[in-house]
Amino acid sequence: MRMELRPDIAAAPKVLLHDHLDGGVRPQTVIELADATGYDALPAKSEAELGEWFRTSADSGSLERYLETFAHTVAVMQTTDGLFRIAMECALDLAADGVVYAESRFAPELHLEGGLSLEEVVETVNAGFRAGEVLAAEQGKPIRMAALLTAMRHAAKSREIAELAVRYRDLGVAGFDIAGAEAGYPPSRHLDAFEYLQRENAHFTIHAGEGFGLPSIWEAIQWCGADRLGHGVRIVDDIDVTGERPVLGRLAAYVRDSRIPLEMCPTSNLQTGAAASYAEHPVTLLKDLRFRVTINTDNRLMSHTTLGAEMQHLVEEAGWSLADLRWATINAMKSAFIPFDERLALIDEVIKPGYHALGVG
Ligand SMILES: O=c1[nH]cnc2c1ncn2[C@H]1C[C@H](O)[C@@H](CO)O1
Ligand SMILES: [Zn+2]
Repeated sequence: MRMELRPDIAAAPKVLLHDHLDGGVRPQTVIELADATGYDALPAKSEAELGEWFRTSADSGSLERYLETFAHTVAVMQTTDGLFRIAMECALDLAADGVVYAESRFAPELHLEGGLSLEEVVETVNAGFRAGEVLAAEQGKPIRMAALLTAMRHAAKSREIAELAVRYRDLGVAGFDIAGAEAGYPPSRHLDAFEYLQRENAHFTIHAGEGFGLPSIWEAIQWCGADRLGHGVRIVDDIDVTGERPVLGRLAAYVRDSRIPLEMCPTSNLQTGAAASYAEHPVTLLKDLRFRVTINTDNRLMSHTTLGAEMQHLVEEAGWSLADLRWATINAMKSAFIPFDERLALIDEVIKPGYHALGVG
């Protein structure tokens, strides 16, 4: 059972910047698509067992082992039927959680085994998002979905995927990302892709400071020019908390001064060992120090979570208030990769009124 949400947290308008499409598939959908496509390597047969298998297998304390579980979702995301359905259900599930704007990321290069082209993968996922938006609006839960294209950091396709993201920039793709195991694969390996994106005035985020520490964050920002940090949680290694007041090192100060958004994913970090508990998760120190913190789900299937649940953990276990959630939500909307005027409209017309109705702001 997913966490029972407080009515105010459930109703709060939410913004999600870091959510993997292949990490948020419904277990029942994995089972049905595996049946339909003849994929016979699923580790469990029932919805409940499979959901539990993902959660416990991802609970390994290591990013590398966490990532192994994706083989079973990616396996059923090789056809247009599978990709369309999963993208549509993603929009519906997020809308049901109160998310009003989401950037959903996926790696097109992982979805070519059934013969689809990179373009077909992107267009199918986008079509699924559009269908999900229509259904969600009909259900009184409007949501705007944007796609981020991810390149895998151990592979050599980043330049090609960056070019794909630029080609689809006005067709539903808002930006670019790199993901995968961090140790041994520094972001500077993909400098070519990032320099290309910068020349094209395109936006990108980089998974950094999750499975590896400060050097990865430093490279992502100072070599690669990342607009945002995927996780970035280990920036706390550059904050000295032993004295009376926290003291920021040069890199932490740069991240805070430059208002670089941190895409924090608390439950995911507990599973991969990047943090010990919700109460001790660095997100609260970083909030108190006014870093540009955002709250995210990362992989709803593997972490058995929702954005509402991530927020509620912080409220119940780390002393966050509803006003803090409003602040993080506005931070997230300000940090989105869609145009400024569209971000502002969502802040002024949806997020602020939504919180106002809850008696906050
Ligand atoms: O938290 C993560 N860190 C690094 N890589 C990740 C994380 N969550 C998912 N991925 C990988 C596995 C997926 O197959 C890929 C594209 O979504 O991104
Ligand atoms: Zn991630």
